[in-house]
Amino acid sequence: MRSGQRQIGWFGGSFDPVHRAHLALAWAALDGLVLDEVRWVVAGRPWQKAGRRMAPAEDRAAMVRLMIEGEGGDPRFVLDDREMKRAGPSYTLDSVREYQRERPDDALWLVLGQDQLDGFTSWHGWEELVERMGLAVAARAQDEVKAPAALLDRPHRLVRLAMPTLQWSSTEARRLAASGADASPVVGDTVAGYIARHRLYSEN
Ligand SMILES: Nc1ncnc2c1ncn2[C@@H]1O[C@H](COP(=O)(O)OP(=O)(O)OP(=O)(O)O)[C@@H](O)[C@H]1O
Ligand SMILES: O=C(O)c1ccc[n+]([C@@H]2O[C@H](COP(=O)([O-])O)[C@@H](O)[C@H]2O)c1
Repeated sequence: MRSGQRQIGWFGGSFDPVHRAHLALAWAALDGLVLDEVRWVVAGRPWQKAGRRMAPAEDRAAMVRLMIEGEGGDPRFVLDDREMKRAGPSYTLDSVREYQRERPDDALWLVLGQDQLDGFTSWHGWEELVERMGLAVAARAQDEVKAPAALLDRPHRLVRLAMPTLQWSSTEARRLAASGADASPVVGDTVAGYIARHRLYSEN
């Protein structure tokens, strides 16, 4: 690591909606890796969820903003909307290449949960991604972090984030909202208020 080099967490997600485990994961990365910033990159068109109805990207981004600027947020959390502005599938590699053209001196860490690490070698250009950035991974359903075999065959940097296993998910938040129940135990009061006011997920 070069001295003075900024350490940046790259936290991509559909955030449909953002929930409390996302916030815990961002904090685990910020504290665990002593990052200067965590960029919350809202996926415009997550191609692996293409068949699914999703809240508009503007609403998903608005909820992320409420989460990172509200109680439990931090000025080092930054909303990155580049994928919302781009046409076509949201490939992380395209965004990372673009960012590294803007800030070539920053060191990047891809922040993700074990479920995404399981499918990581299906990502567009994953081989180049692991050359460009380290992986910072949190356990999810089970209390283990395990790299897929194809990743182990290549040079890569992987750190496990210290974070308790949390069962919260966007799926659970959508299910609660759709049934008219209070989603705040999963997403917090502010995001739950936004979901209710904008009637998101009421027809899921
Ligand atoms: N409870 C959790 N523990 C650890 N990581 C999580 C958790 N929830 C989400 N993540 C991670 O956050 C990132 C963004 O997740 P995403 O926006 O898809 O939320 P999700 O809860 O997984 O959504 P859905 O339930 O709709 O599949 C992914 O890397 C995912 O692994
Ligand atoms: O670049 C890819 O091919 C790719 C494939 C699957 C997922 N991702 C990214 O992984 C992040 C988490 O995705 P998701 O579906 O769990 O919201 C989000 O930023 C996606 O754009 C990226």
